[in-house]
Amino acid sequence: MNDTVLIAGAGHAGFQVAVSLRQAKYPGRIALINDEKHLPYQRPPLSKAYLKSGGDPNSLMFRPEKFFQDQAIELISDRMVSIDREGRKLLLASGTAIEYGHLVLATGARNRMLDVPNASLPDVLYLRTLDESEVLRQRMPDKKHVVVIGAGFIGLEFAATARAKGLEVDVVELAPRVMARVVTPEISSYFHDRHSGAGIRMHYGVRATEIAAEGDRVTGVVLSDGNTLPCDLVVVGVGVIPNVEIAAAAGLPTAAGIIVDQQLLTSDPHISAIGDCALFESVRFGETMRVESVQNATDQARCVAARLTGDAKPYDGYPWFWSDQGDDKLQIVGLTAGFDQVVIRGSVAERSFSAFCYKAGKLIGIESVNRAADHVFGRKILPLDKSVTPEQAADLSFDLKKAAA
Ligand SMILES: Cc1cc2nc3c(=O)[nH]c(=O)nc-3n(C[C@H](O)[C@H](O)[C@H](O)COP(=O)(O)OP(=O)(O)OC[C@H]3O[C@@H](n4cnc5c(N)ncnc54)[C@H](O)[C@@H]3O)c2cc1C
Repeated sequence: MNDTVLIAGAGHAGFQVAVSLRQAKYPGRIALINDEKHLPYQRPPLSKAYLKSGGDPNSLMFRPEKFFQDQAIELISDRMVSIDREGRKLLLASGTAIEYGHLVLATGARNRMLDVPNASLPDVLYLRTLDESEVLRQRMPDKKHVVVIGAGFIGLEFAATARAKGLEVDVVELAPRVMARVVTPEISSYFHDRHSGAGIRMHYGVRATEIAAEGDRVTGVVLSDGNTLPCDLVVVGVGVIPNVEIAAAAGLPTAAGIIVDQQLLTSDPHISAIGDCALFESVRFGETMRVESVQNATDQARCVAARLTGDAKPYDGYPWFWSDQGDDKLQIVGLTAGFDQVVIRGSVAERSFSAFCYKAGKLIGIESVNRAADHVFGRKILPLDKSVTPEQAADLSFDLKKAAA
């Protein structure tokens, strides 16, 4: 039997599955196919500390090269181009074919591109990879005015950094509020105020219809309401598209992700899919979902590594996420979509509060701003299906620590 585990994609998910396999004493060959020209690295700092302060790109790497050698994790600098499922082989761009016993697809997602006239000009930029973050860091000092398209996590993190660096910043968002898909109106309203207070101009309910330009030079963003926002740089953060095409071409079922079961297996028992590219059946929430977060990528990696080393269990990781915007830290635990009641604990004015989200009287998630203790509380009790009442949540004299013990 071939004991090679091939991992396609060396992001958070791919790296973790390799490490967890070795931690569980997996004896066979482990190879990570890495199509980026860097050692495997962390993405969150790309729109946060690294973008702001720079520094050594090596500080982003999960581990130095020696670690991979010591752990006998082969790093193959190449790109998967197709899967021969019958022959259990992966074909790489270099023309090499590698046989596998098990294949883990950890191909992540790519930027959704802006589809308007002039969107391919050199100063229309994106922020997903280390190379893209580098380009932005290098360009920002020469720029005066940036228009950010999309008020999601990445757009807002970038906007806050650009403003702190002295650029004029406009943010354009189709929805009526920031981070509308993922946070409650209370949190959107706080971040709207914070970003506006820092001098960022927020524009809601409008879309970019064209990049205005003179030759190759960006001069503005034309909006659906007829206005043009002048700028010399455009940063696009309008979401991502999961990388499913190679899986689909190999006949694996895909939809808004590579379809996997509760144990993260595709329809082929020799192929798993994890992280941003996987559309999984959640045992915990009883629905099919795709989650874009470090927690999801790494916990799914651990789940697959456990299965491959004899400890098969359904994936039941509990979702949590964070975002640093200016001086504010937002931390989210649980899935807060579908809430019907929001209770605020703490003080919005003092910039330390949490939105406890309830659905039919049950606590389903907590969104915390500069209030790590509430987040930690949520990470303890929510996975255990425990709750506190809305009255207890609102009452600062109610001891959450004790309630979690
Ligand atoms: C700027 C930024 C900030 C973020 N901040 C946060 C945060 O604060 N908190 C949080 O929880 N999450 C954050 N995220 C999301 C988080 O980084 C992702 O959810 C996570 O990286 C997903 O890991 P992954 O391994 O599934 O995918 P990825 O990290 O996207 O890795 C996939 C890898 O596979 C490679 N690949 C694709 N196709 C192939 C192929 N055919 N052959 C070989 N390799 C291939 C890709 O190039 C990539 O290197 C952020 C993301 C970005 C971009």
